Amino acid sequence: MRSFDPETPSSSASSAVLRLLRPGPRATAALTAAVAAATALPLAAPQVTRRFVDDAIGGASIRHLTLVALGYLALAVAGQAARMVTAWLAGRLAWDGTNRLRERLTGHALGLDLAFHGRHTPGELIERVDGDVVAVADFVVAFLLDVVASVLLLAGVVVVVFAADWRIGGALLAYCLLIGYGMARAQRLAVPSAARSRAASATLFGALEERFAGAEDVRANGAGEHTVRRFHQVAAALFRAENRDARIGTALLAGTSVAFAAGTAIMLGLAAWTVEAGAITVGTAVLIFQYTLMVRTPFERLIDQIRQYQAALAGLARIAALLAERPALTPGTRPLPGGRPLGLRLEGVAFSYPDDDEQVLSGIDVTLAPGETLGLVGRTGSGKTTLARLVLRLHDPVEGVVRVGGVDLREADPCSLRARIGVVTQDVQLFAASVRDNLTLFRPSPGDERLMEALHGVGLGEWAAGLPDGLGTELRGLSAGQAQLLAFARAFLADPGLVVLDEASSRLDPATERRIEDSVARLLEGRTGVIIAHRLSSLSRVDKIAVLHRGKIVEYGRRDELAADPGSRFGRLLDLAGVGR
Ligand SMILES: Nc1ncnc2c1ncn2[C@@H]1O[C@H](COP(=O)(O)OP(=O)(O)OP(=O)(O)O)[C@@H](O)[C@H]1O
Repeated sequence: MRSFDPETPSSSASSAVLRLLRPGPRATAALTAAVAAATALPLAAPQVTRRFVDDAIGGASIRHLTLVALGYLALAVAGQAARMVTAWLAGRLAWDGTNRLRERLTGHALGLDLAFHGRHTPGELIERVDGDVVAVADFVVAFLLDVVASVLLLAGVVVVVFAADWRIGGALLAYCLLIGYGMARAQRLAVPSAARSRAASATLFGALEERFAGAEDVRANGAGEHTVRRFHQVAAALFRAENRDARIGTALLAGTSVAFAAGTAIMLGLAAWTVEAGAITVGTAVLIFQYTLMVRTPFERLIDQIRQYQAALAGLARIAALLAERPALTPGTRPLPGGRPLGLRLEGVAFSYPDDDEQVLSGIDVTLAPGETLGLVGRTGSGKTTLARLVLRLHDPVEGVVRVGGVDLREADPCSLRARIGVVTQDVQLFAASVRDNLTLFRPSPGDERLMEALHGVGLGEWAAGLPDGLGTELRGLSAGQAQLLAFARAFLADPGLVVLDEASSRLDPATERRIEDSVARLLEGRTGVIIAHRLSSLSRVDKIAVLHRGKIVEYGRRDELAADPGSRFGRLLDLAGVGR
């Protein structure tokens, strides 16, 4: 599996991602006002305290002091309210932006072809669409809330203290620079240890996902003990990494607290000395003390953001790399003819999978008139599924042409292609959703009457009638046979002109097998069909047979003629399987 290369995307690709997160002008104006209020109001509060202290020392009346105290309270409440509004606005904007980005990424990833999905696991794509998007969106919000607000607050504090006393202002500025430098250096220690802990956690989850996915095989092969031992090893590595990270975190916190306490003590000492010298009032000394205390939180937030920034930057690069992926198949614009069976022609088709030089198919020539059916036979790995994929245009041939209804699939409009070519695969994909959604694949139409008709048509009518909530019942626990019948019902509803059918190779009970055979017969009525048959008995109704061997058609002709020919491979296969010619 190839992972997204964060080096690949240009800075313009990254800024395109950020543009998706950018709020509209009204939201930006509201957020700017809220951030400004959330910064200015806490800055104003110590000014009121100074007034209170100085007026109290000067012998002001209780009424006056009460009014000043109430003013302080009002400022504090307004400051909290502004902070809440800022957090709420930023949270909303983050959700809007995250949803836009997720939608775009999901649509983009679904639009990429099978070659891309072969290179990237679903887990990796989920991590892009969820983990990375959240990391980036969180950082953008935190940047607005923490970085912008903290820098504004720090600058405001230094300016106000400068205005109160330039010497103490100068000392505060020097102290802030020193603390900033020290904390940034300390982060160099913390960031790699946090990264190691995240990597250990990813390994644990990766191992768990793999083992759970293979639980059946693990149990059947008695590999449980080994799996649990491996789990212990990975969990122990995570414990060690997290322990180390926690130790570094605690030490940093303790160091920071001591540094801030020392700074506050120095500021207090300076203020006391300046009061003694008569340069400032006691109220101003209290003001300086309060401002010194206010410096700590913005610093801590800023430092925290340095960590988030690195994760966000990596996430941003990976998202941009995913968005920069282009589908290898360029969509055409010609619609396939509608309303009747579609002829199929493969002319000199050859194919090899991307990143693999081996030719999986070569020299394939097949012609099906509208309404004819072709049975594809061949050993496992002979190229049957690959041929079916070319007919569905999940890949383009490297040589030759695939024509459906006379249209080269490279030129075909993808919507018309999906509507006119139906497929029933072996591995029917069922969703944890209602029976209705599983039939319509989440489209609003057709209505329930047609859905029930389709279910009856494939022999699932009785089953559907017994569902507790009818078609709204959540689908669960279908047998392989039932799942395949449901896929037939889907195909009937789509009413395609060409059907590609990959017959289930799993053993089915005779009753289900009969129903499937009936459904196949009905589905192929008046339609062109390509059947990958795993049971030769299912080929009794096809018009033509192609026997594939190592990617080449080694026998091709009308079924009756091949069955009647004593020397044909197909005839021999029928004899071997004990199926009458
Ligand atoms: N996604 C893929 N990437 C690379 N090689 C592939 C891929 N899918 C199939 N192949 C290779 O292509 C060859 C033909 O495989 P294909 O699945 O088409 O055979 P098949 O006849 O359908 O087999 P089966 O009956 O087991 O389904 C095999 O060698 C297989 O390993």
